[in-house]
Amino acid sequence: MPRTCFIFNPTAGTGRRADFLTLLARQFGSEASGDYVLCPTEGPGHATELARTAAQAGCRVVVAVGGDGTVNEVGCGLLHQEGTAMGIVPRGSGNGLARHLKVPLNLGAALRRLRQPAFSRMDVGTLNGRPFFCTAGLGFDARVSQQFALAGSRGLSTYLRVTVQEYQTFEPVPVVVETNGLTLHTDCYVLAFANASQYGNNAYIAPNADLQDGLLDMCLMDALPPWRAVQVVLGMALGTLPRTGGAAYSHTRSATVRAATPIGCHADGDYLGHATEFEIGLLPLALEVAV
Ligand SMILES: Nc1ncnc2c1ncn2[C@@H]1O[C@H](COP(=O)(O)OP(=O)(O)OP(=O)(O)O)[C@@H](O)[C@H]1O
Repeated sequence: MPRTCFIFNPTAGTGRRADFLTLLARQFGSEASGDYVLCPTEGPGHATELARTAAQAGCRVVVAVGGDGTVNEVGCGLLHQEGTAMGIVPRGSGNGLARHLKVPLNLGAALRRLRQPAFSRMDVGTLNGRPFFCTAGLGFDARVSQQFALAGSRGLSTYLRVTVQEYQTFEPVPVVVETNGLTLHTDCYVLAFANASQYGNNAYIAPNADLQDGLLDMCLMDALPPWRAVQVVLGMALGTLPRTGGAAYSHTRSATVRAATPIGCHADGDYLGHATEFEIGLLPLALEVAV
């Protein structure tokens, strides 16, 4: 098995497929050299299977070529596979984890870095047992993920259009949150659990989040009237949200959330469905990364 395996989601992001393949050949030569193997994904979930197979075959670095959805699938396949690290070539729409890890957004530069990467470990969050690497959440951000997946096109402009559209009708849901020995009765407009600092596109939901602190940054917005929505959007763009007063923060290793009515949830921007009970947890330093 070659040292490096590229798992390539051809549908991620808005870029052209040819760009990545040309740059890969420029940086790593031809696949026939045996230095790497290229595995295109054939549909949702396939990247997890490909990553696990590559790790079990002894591959040192498995690279997710795509956005946070591809990173999530590759990361899931690499959990509990000692000796294999995850690399990222950011080719998605938001690229939240890649941006947090300061992976170059230029594909050629990201590939060049992977020739001699630095290795480290990062925490992994779980939502009802499903791993997440960047952020997970309940409420409005999950609604946006759900509608974005149905929008028929990707990219920042589609994301912004869907966000504004869903803002017109979204209603918060009463929830009970148990964490850090406390019970909180509140409304949930957004309840985000951030392992990394941003959703993607430099939208910082938790600018102080640290991938190695053994904690998730929990961010609660109980309501989002228009004046506060402006405050939150600006705070996320500038990385100042914790100081604006638009959201309440705490750190947690685990939390239980019970909702009065079914509420949507997402992991790394992929809508997972609606439920009334949620268990949030953390696997400290469970994944090795190569960046
Ligand atoms: N061959 C394929 N055909 C259709 N969908 C695929 C294929 N391979 C992977 N997928 C799905 O594509 C989805 C979107 O991929 P990804 O999240 O990487 O890109 P993105 O949404 O453009 O980027 P970001 O999450 O950073 O905004 C993933 O959830 C994955 O399951």
